[in-house]
Amino acid sequence: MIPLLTAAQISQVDNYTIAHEPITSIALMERASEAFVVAFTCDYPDKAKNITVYCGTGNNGGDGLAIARLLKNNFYTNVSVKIARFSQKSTPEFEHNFVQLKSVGIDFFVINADDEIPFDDSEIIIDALLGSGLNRPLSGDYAKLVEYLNNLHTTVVAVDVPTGFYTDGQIPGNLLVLKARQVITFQQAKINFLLPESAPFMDDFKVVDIGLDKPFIASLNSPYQLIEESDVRQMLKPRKPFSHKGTYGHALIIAGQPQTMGAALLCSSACAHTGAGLTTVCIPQSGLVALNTSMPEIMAIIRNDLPDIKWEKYNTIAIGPGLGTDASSIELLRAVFKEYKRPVVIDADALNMIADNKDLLLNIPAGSVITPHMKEFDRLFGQHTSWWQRIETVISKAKQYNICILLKNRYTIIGTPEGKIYFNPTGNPAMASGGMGDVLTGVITSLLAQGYAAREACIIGAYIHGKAGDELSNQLSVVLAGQVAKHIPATLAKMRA
Ligand SMILES: NC(=O)C1=CN([C@@H]2O[C@H](COP(=O)(O)OP(=O)(O)OC[C@H]3O[C@@H](n4cnc5c(N)ncnc54)[C@H](OP(=O)(O)O)[C@@H]3O)[C@@H](O)[C@H]2O)[C@H](O)CC1
Ligand SMILES: [K+]
Repeated sequence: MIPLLTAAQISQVDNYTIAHEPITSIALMERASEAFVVAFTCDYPDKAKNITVYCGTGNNGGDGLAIARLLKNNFYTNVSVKIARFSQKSTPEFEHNFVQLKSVGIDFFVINADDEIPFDDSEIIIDALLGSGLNRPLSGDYAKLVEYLNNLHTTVVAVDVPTGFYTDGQIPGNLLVLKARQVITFQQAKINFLLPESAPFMDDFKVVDIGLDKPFIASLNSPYQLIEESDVRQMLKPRKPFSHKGTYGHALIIAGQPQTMGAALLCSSACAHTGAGLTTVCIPQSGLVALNTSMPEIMAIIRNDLPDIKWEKYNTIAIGPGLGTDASSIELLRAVFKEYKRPVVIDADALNMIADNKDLLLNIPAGSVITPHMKEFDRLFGQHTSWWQRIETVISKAKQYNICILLKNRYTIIGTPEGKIYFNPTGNPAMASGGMGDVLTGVITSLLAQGYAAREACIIGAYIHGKAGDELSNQLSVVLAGQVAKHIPATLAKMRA
């Protein structure tokens, strides 16, 4: 896991590293700037391009000055610097690098407060105006400059953070940010890069290691963690010799209506493909032929008004995909909560029914998983005006109901009753199509049936679901849910190798 820190914590780690490595802050700035330049050179190899580095007078600006110098040393022949001296304040690291810049003879131009903004015809802009030190929205001269630069539509590469962007906490509406084509960020992704509000301000970000003290970072015990492949590999249990279908659990999936049978089929297919020993799906009679034709491995219980289910047979139950919200579905959901005391997976229409009958929240068995998308989440827990707010709700509700909440997103957010938030990095836009959530529910259900706890089932499930989609998208520009379900065994084989 990569612990994700707030700007205040990053500055704490910065100071700790300087004191304990030990390294001077100027040398740390040099190391950060070198790391930036290595990444930049890789993505922008044309050394004749006209590049302007815009620098503030804090440490982000100090980085910018060092980067300009290092680019020149790397034979970028057309680099110049514009310094926004909008305040009298500057850091010693900035001033040190200003002296260094002058000594290597790079063209620079100082823009003072209230000055007219100088004409810019550069092909690449490096944004080193403000970084993680931002503490208020842009206004005045900064706002004027950023608006001018945004209107140029030049390729912008931001140093650490796009100027004006909040790295953590609630992002104010109508925020003015210098829009970056790419952000080359230091040490770790900033938490807000993982939230949809970052999308208008950056196409992409890349993390470069600047050697901050990792044990100290770990000691801060951040609640926010980014999942890595190695975590999932460690969590995955091997399929043992002499094991049999009974070893890997029996999952029951209650899903589907005549018009939404696909949800039931996709969910149960994903469950079987993720390795549950047995999968039974509880569907209306009209789905039986489709099920037996497409997946003879899966057993069926015909769903009458209230089917006769031997609850104790199942290691877990999933309820919701394509289920509808009519009276008999609510009755069935209530029956699950009454009869079944082990962890379950609750998705789609089951979430909508709970949203309409909030008393049911208290009946969810401890250790269960709910898998809402944003709209389902807001229906359950009230309207939110930002994703940061949603994260706070995930933390409090996961604790309150003793469940894991998996909130679907580009970086799916998993909250646990212990107050941790895990971000899943896998998945891609080729997967943005119907049925994908049903498949994820099937994957997580399968993992619960196999004996994984809710936290592990969510982490492994979200990761391999996205990774299967990533692998398929290497060849395909659109990936369908059924393809992801069928590809899970190949992804699991790679992960277990
Ligand atoms: N650990 C690391 O990752 C390292 C990061 N480095 C770089 O340092 C910056 C952070 O530098 P810092 O000096 O803390 O802050 P900034 O350069 O971002 O900002 C400077 C000052 O600007 C003022 N400020 C804040 N918001 C605004 C605003 N909206 N408008 C105008 N001015 C603003 C604020 O000062 P005030 O006194 O005016 O409040 C800031 O202090 C980080 O992003 C990295 O690029 C190191 O180089 C290496 C290690
Ligand atoms: K910046």
